Amino acid sequence: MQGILLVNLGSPKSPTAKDVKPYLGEFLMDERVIDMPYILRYLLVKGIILNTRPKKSAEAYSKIWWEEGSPLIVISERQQKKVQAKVDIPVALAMRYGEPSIKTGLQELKDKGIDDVLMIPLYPQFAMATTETIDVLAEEVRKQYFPQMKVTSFPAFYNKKEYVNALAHTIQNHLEGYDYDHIVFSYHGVPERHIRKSDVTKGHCTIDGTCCQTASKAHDFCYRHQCLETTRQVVEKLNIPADKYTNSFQSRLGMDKWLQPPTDATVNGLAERGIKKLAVVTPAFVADCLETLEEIGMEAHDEFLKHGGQEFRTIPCMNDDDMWIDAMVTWIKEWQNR
Ligand SMILES: C=CC1=C(C)c2cc3[nH]c(cc4nc(cc5[nH]c(cc1n2)c(C)c5CCC(=O)O)C(CCC(=O)O)=C4C)c(C)c3C=C
Ligand SMILES: [Fe+2]
Ligand SMILES: [Fe+2]
Repeated sequence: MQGILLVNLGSPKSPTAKDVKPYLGEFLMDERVIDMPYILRYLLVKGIILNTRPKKSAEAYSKIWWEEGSPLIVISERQQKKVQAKVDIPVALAMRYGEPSIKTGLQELKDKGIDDVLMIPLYPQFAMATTETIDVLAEEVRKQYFPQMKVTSFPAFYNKKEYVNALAHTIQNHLEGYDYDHIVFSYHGVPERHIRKSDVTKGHCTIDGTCCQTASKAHDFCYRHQCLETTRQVVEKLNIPADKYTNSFQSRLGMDKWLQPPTDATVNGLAERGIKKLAVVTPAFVADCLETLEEIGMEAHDEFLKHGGQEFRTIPCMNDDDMWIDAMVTWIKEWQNR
């Protein structure tokens, strides 16, 4: 019998340092997030980051927390319920870090008699820290606890027409009546090293500006290519001219070189260049979360105004918009009828 598992990143249980600490510990000890040898990662995460970051992160989380809980979790639950209402097989929800875990989600499906699962990692663009880490953990959990189950992972959907159409529709909706000067496509960043590690050709991804526009097998697993391609398809659909948009990468952590250009410098630079009305969209997230509501909606917003900008509009994620729900429903029905 068939069933669906939607998987997103996860959130702490509450916006307190006490609950943020174990969540960040699990997240940052993932070798596909901080890709250092175990001992070094342990010393960095447990010895340094977890001593200072939980308090700072908890303060940020408390600014965006909803009465019902973490926006990321609450929105993911809404997505799950809406998808469930439109398909005739069970749909469960899981998180890569924290609760409900992938094991809990698969158990919920098993209890309903499911042995054939389509797992949809809720990340449009492939990265070690997105689709890959979910695939690897789900396979470990399946092997250990549910060896009779078949779990098929839905690949990154950065260029699938249903995602691009739903994203373009959300952008258009939220730009209505806003005579913006410029729009920034801000993707979550990753260290450049992650792109090289995922390069199956072992050489294509030089990250020198043009590799991502030159056709290559590497692009099936190149986060940078997939981000740029999502933007290319959306701006083509919405007829946004080349001088009216910029790609950037947010949320840098640590000393490594991350994908360029950074969102904060990009937004501030646009204000300094005389852009007055800015819009920012965050296509790497399908649900609003700390990174969209606080880092963009509050921090980047304030900085834009401080640097001379006049109006800043954060375009919400697709969240539980019907077109996005229908995109997932289409993929599920295609899989059911394969
Ligand atoms: C080395 C660190 C990190 C990598 C690599 C990374 C990749 C990555 N993350 C997301 C999506 C989300 N990240 C979120 C929060 C968050 N991310 C990091 C670090 C890395 N992410 C940290 C430390 C945090 C926690 C908050 C903080 O302390 O700043 C979130 C928000 C979760 C929420 O509860 O709202 C999301 C979503 C992607 C897509 C990605 C790679 C492409
Ligand atoms: Fe992150
Ligand atoms: Fe590339």
